[in-house]
Amino acid sequence: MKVLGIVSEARDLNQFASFIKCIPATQSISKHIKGYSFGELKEAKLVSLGRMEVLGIVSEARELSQAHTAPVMDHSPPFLATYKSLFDGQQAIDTDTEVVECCDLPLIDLSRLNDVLEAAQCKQDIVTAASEWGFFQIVSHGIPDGLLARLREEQVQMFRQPFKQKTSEKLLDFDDDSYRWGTPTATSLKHLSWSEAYHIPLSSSNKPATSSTIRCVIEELSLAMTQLANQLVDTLAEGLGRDGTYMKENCTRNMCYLRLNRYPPCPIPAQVFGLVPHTDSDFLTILCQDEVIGLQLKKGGRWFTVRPNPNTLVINIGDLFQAWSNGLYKSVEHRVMSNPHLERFSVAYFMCPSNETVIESSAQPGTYRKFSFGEYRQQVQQDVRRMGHKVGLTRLRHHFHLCSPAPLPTPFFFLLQTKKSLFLHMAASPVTAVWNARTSHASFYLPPVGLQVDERESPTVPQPSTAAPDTTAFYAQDSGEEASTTQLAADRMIQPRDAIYAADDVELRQTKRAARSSSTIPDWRGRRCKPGKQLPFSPHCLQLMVLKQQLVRQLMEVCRHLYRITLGRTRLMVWTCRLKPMAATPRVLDRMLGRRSYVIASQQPSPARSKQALDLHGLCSAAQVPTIMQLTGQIATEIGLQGSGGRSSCQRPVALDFWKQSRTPRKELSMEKGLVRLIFVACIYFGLSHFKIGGSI
Ligand SMILES: O=C(O)CCC(=O)C(=O)O
Ligand SMILES: [Fe+2]
Repeated sequence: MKVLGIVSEARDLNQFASFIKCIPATQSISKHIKGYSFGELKEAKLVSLGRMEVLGIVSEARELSQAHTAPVMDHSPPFLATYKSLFDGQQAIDTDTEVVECCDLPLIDLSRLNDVLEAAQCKQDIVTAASEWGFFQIVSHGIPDGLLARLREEQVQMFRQPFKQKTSEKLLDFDDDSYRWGTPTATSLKHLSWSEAYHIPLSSSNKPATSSTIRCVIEELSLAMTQLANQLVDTLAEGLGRDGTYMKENCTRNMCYLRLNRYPPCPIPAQVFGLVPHTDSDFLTILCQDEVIGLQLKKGGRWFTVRPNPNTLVINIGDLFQAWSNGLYKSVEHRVMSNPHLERFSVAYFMCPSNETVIESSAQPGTYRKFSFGEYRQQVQQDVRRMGHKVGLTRLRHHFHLCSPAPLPTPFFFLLQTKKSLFLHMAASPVTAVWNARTSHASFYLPPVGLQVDERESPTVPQPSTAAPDTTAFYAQDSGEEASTTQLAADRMIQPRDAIYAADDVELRQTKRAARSSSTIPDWRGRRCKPGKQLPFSPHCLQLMVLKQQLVRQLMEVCRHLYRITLGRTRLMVWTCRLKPMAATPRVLDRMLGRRSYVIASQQPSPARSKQALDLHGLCSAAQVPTIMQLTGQIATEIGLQGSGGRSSCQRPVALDFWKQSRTPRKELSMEKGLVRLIFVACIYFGLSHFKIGGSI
């Protein structure tokens, strides 16, 4: 039996059965549910149906039963009458051509945090979900089901009051304007939210208690939510190598908000959203939604419908956390679709700081400038008034291309393959990149794949270039989304000619096959040459093929972050010394980099070397050394390396036996190890939150 694919709030078959009983036997429902008579529906109870199907029918049944039994009460806001002018000549919101898939959010069981063996992994899962999705769902969250159910009951009752009463009467002694509906600023249908809400500042929840149930429930819930939010914030801050105290101190319970949402059935769902696409302007949101489908989020440029999971709470990262984490945690755009048949309820708890709280990125220079919450809030309100929508964090981005010309050239990222290895480099030119690879290793090593580069062409030591940057290259979109190769190329975060050419296995195999079957292949100048002949070095050779799309994505993510910090005119060079004669001795580095680049990890801690490395560590702020050491040590342990790093009290340099790995026969270097190295670099980067990084070649 095919049903409409709508999930209702009916929790089980018993509830379903009671709905069915509500429908008078004479009622024909065929005009409501395509092709099914009431008789058939009744039988549906008896046949074994998938739960979704049953719930689908119930949804309809419930509406019918409500329509039939409840006196007509005008509790829904007069959307059609009020926004009438917006409907004339309006197109459907352009979502109907989109294929929106359903997704399950990463599910995290918070009880694992109390298990010694599981806690670290659980924290990591939270950090990963916040970085990759910006959304996740939690179970064992400590908020009693009964409390949530009581709140839902009260919420339904509040919204069931006649519309006039909702607009004219103050809700208990909460703020006057706590009731909202529609979108007062809407100038087009796509700005209109087909929903109503009570927006309740929790500062008012601890006013002299009344005996009202709703006040008691809100009071109780807000305490539990605050506790939960603090727990999550601690974990997320820890993931950034920071401490959650700042956030907890600034986001006290009375700064936070509770929002009770109701999405009434909407007769024109193709033309209007339940809640327009937005990001939340807070640090963190805890959402309790019912079983009616509607919430959607944007991931990788596509919208996904979040499958409701009645036993979980949904957590999403807000703008402030994205800024504070310098873009590591994503404040993801989301929206609620309106539903022609069903009403939907949700409750959101917004973790907000006081207006005076200053939000500063965890990395300096950060992607976003320093701002206060009050300032941000005002800007958002102003944008909504003027443009009908929020601009959000993009306003706070450093747009360096608008600043005075940079004295340094635009940095490039290179995936460079020598005969021996493949490296990710950031350098001023391909020549520099090759030179880096030959002398010391910037960044990290990847398993070699794709084209070969002839190293015979020996580049000279490059001089710092004074050329003005290509300003377009500084353009970076604040999508907060997963980076894709094309997106990055489109954003010009990487110059097209230096973009990494991503190919999946199939494409690579085809290229190789074509090369084998042809007697000649074109070199980078387009001249034919024998396959197997090493191609002369060229910028084209840098467009290497990388086997796994996934690897590329990770790589891009790292590039993106590396790129971001270059926006502040400083460059990050993550060096690991090889200590080969001409390579990374401090003297050579100084000469080469003009003391603008620092060694942050070195090789074995032989006494001489550790002295050297200590000196180099001395270039960063002393306070940062333990953090860096701790981070690199953690990673070292993860990779399974024996290093002396990781002891924060240790005054010795981080000693990752990093190069031992790259000397292992190439075949043994798995993709995973490549990934671990990527993560290694990313971690070093994130760990360097206050580290003044500099240097360019
Ligand atoms: O109702 C929902 O599922 C989402 C609500 C929401 O995004 C909000 O209130 O900011
Ligand atoms: Fe939201």
